[in-house]
Order: sequence, then C-alpha cells, then structure tokens
Amino acid sequence: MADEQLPAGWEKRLSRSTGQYYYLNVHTKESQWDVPEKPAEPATSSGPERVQCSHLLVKHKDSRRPSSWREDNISRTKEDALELVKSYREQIVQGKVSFAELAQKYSDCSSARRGGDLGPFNRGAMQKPFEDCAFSLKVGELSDPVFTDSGVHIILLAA
Ligand SMILES: O=C(CCc1ccccc1)N[C@H](Cc1nc2ccccc2[nH]1)C(=O)O
Repeated sequence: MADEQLPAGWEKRLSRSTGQYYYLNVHTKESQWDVPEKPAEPATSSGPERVQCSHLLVKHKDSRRPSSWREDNISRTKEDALELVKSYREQIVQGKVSFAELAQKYSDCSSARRGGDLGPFNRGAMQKPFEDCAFSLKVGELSDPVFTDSGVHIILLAA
C-alpha cells in the first residue's frame, strides 16, 4: 500500500533496530508491523490492548527454571544476575551495542535467537511484573530491571 493511502491517524516509520517499516497510531502511540487497513483508534484511558517487546533475561539459581540454551545449570545468585542486567543496560544506553545483539548473546530465554523479540502479546500472557512494565513503556523505551519468577529482565518496547 503506497504511503499516501494509509488510513487516517497512522504514520509509516522505519524501525532503527530491525530496518523494517512499522506503523504508528498517532493517537495512542501504539505501533504495529502490519499495514493498517482502518483508521487509527483514538486514545483510550485504559492504554494499549496489545504490545510487542523484546527482552533480555538473566536467570539465577532461584529462577523457576534455572537452565537455558546458554547454561544447563545456572548457579549465579539473584544479586549477580541483577548486576549483569544493569551492566548490559548501561552498554545499551551508552550506545556501545544494540539491544538485539546483547539479547542474542546473553539472554537466558529462547527468544534470544530473535534478539529477544517476544512478538505481540495481550495482557494475561506474561508474568504480571513483566506485563505491567511492558504495558507501561513508551515506544522505544528501555525498562529498568524487572524481577519475575524466571529471573531478571530488561524490556524494550518495539519501535
Ligand atoms: O517462557 C519462555 C518463552 C518466552 C517466549 C515467548 C514468546 C516467544 C519466545 C519466547 N521462556 C522462559 C524464560 C522467560 N520467562 C519469561 C517471563 C516473561 C516474559 C518472557 C520470558 N521468558 C524459559 O526459557 O525458561
């Protein structure tokens, strides 16, 4: 669909992290990869229904499943996991490395193979602390460390 035919309320944007175009609802600031086929929904007070984000997870010995594609038996402490996540966050914020590159190398979640991308999800799909943070972020915003039963995460809301 050529740009000029976009339904009202949408803007076509280029994602820096993937080099792909996405579509931004100018009212709600929600973004989506699919070409919109109807006018953008106005902002509602309850916020977005669905978000798409990437995350980098560092597990620890008390994680729900202290094992991952990286390490069969994860024995680091929760404190050490937090220190690692903070150091990764700092490198990303300083622009030294991309989120996707660090997630691909260091995330203890199977989404690491996709640079941490979890795809779109609605409320109710993820552990509550993760969900609450993901639904509170602005497009392109990188969260502070988030603790779930899986371990310590940083979350990036998809641009
Ligand atoms: O649950 C999964 C798979 C998540 C996923 C969703 C959609 C696409 C790809 C992966 N992996 C867990 C680690 C984990 N725990 C999480 C908690 C919240 C969000 C993502 C998470 N990832 C694990 O491996 O123990």
